[in-house]
Amino acid sequence: MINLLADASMPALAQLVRTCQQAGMALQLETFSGRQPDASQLARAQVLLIRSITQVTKELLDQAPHVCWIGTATIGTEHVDAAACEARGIAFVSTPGVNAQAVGDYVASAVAALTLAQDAPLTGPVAIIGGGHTGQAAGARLQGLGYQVHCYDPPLVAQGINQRDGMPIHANWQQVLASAAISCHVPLTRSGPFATYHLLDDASIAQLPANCMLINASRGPVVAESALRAAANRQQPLRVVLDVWEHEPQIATDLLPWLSLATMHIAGHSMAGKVAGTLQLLQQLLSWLPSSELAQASGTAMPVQELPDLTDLLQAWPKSVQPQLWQANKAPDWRTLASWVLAIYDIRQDDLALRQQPATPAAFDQLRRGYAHRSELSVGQVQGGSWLATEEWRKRLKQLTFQLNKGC
Ligand SMILES: O=C(O)[C@H](O)[C@H](O)COP(=O)(O)O
Repeated sequence: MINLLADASMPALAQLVRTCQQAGMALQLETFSGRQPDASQLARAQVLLIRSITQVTKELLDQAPHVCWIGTATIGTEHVDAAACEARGIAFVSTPGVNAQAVGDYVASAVAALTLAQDAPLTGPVAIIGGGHTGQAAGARLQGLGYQVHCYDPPLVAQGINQRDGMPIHANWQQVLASAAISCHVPLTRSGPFATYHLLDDASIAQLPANCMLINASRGPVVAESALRAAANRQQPLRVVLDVWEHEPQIATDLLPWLSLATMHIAGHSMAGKVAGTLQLLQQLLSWLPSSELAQASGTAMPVQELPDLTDLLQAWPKSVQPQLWQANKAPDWRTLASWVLAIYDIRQDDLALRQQPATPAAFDQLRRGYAHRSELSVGQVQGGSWLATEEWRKRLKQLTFQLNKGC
């Protein structure tokens, strides 16, 4: 029997494990709530399935002598001491890109909400910091909303990559700081030539143009909270959106009144993204098992293909895929597009939920645990006149991930 120890809030995990059991695999699932599993659970575990809130340190590994495979259902991996895993022969996997669409939607919703609030679209180009999965998803949606987007990514430039999906890639930091909006999509790294810790520091933030929109849905320490505090104190006119915080689960309470939008690290929490994370982890586990020492204990190996696919799994959450249909006889202006985005995912509701809670670590975790995972923008369908047949609009709606309704 293989003992799986998993974070209790991974949607679809129980169904997926049941499918494996029904196919004859000797798997046993135990779950833990909260940030860290307890010592007795760790002592029994052979496989550990986690999210970003569980810190896998040497100390945790010391308590888990039988663990030989760890999977995190997240894009970020800085919560796992990968070197310590490697030193102990523990396989470690993550789920790159799995919630990128949700993060792209979050950024689109932030821009939609703040431009509508000022009744003015962005008046200059947008900088995406980091051209990976989430950066591309955010960049595409902003292009769909009609903005010019460029991407700062020195590691990609060093590899000779200067363009991705119509986004120029560059290594010019001053170009970032001159942008009308900036959205961060980098992993948190503290050393090396491209370290991202405090990438946005006091010196950079002080240079941002008036009314600049700064969005951080990557990792809290990429933007120095002390620099934001200094900007708030000098009443620098910025529109800052934070989904992630430097000292999670504690948020910067003193900054809340100054922040334009503040949420509880849920940018990636669409239902499709969360379920895809669980599915991808199970797929990776099943691919690894046959070559492992644990295989003996697993009984009949189950082909990965026998797992249900994402669409089947999502049927279990019908509320997450309610389509939205818009009819437009003429091409939508920026206000209409912004309202379509907000009709599917309205970031302002998450902002309100955070502000209504006491700003304690427990409340932050509770909000994340109880989050009603949302639909993605791809449930939006557009029906309209001849404008929809133009190449430009087909491209823009595709960038926003809206579907063209067959009736058009
Ligand atoms: O790294 C990621 O994938 C995201 O930050 C992820 O959305 C965090 O989600 P959680 O750990 O709460 O499941």
